[in-house]
Amino acid sequence: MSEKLLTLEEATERSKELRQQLNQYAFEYYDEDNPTVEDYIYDRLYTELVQIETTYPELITFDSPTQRVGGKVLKGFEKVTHSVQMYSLNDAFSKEDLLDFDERVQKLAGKPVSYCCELKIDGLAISLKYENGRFVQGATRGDGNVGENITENLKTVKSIPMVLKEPISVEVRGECYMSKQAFAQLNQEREEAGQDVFANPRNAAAGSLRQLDTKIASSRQLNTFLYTVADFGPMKAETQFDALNELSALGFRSNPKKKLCETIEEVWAYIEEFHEKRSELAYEIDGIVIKVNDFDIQDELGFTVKAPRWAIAYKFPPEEAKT
Ligand SMILES: NC(=O)c1cc2c(N)ncc(C(N)=O)c2s1
Repeated sequence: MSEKLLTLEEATERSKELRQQLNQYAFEYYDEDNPTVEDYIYDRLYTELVQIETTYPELITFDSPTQRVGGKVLKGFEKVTHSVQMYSLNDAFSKEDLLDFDERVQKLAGKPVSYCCELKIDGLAISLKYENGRFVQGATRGDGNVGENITENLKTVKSIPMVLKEPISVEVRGECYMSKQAFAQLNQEREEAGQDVFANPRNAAAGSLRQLDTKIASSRQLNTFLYTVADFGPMKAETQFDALNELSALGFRSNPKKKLCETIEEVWAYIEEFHEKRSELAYEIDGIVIKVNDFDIQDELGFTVKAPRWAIAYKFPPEEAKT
């Protein structure tokens, strides 16, 4: 639309069109890693929306893409008590540990079980709460029971939806991480500016989410993979594998390299596959998470004080430092 000043009615209509189009383009770019328009087209539409919102601030909405660039400087982070504990995982370091886990699970379940295997992302665990489809709170894991409220910083993470594809109330957990490319670029910029560099992408992601200036967090190219549903609301999934697909359908970014394994041998093959492929991934992983796929069996097996009996994290040895 031309530069002419729009009436409020025209501006209302046009800003709605622009928001829908820009949010769809952003979803394709940040969530699906599959942009369908050139950056300059996105930028031109974005600029038009900024002009309309500058003329008519009352048209700025919760899910406008202009609200994701940060700008608030917080005084601190409030504490958040998680409605459902963010558990930790028992670790496995060898095939023998894995076979022991499988034996325990099958004994407790009283039958062979299938496993959902997922890459263990080396980032910062986060919890995202939505009410009627709108993002209302984001928090760090903290000690598993009490974390920090980092909602404002998470609003600047482009792959986190501000509005879900369904107007439902859920709480989901996942990992916020920085890609290897974003990490290298950030450290190069910091080195050139005479600043300390981050030791690894995980520290860089954690440091970025702990920024009190949300504009800094917004500049750090953070990304997410969501993998756990804490409060299902009306979600129907009865298995972990289905829950991951439902998370994607709601608009979350979910890691595509998951695998449903019918035997522990299949699990071991998946572990060996990604131990080899680890260096080719765009992000760092520190292992594989193996979960009993069926939620009813997960409920039967329950938790120890610290961790679920129905999951284990197979940890890779640290990657050799690049010389
Ligand atoms: N501590 C935990 O429970 C988990 C930690 C992680 C992680 N860092 N990455 C991926 C998953 C996953 N796909 O389940 C989990 S689960």
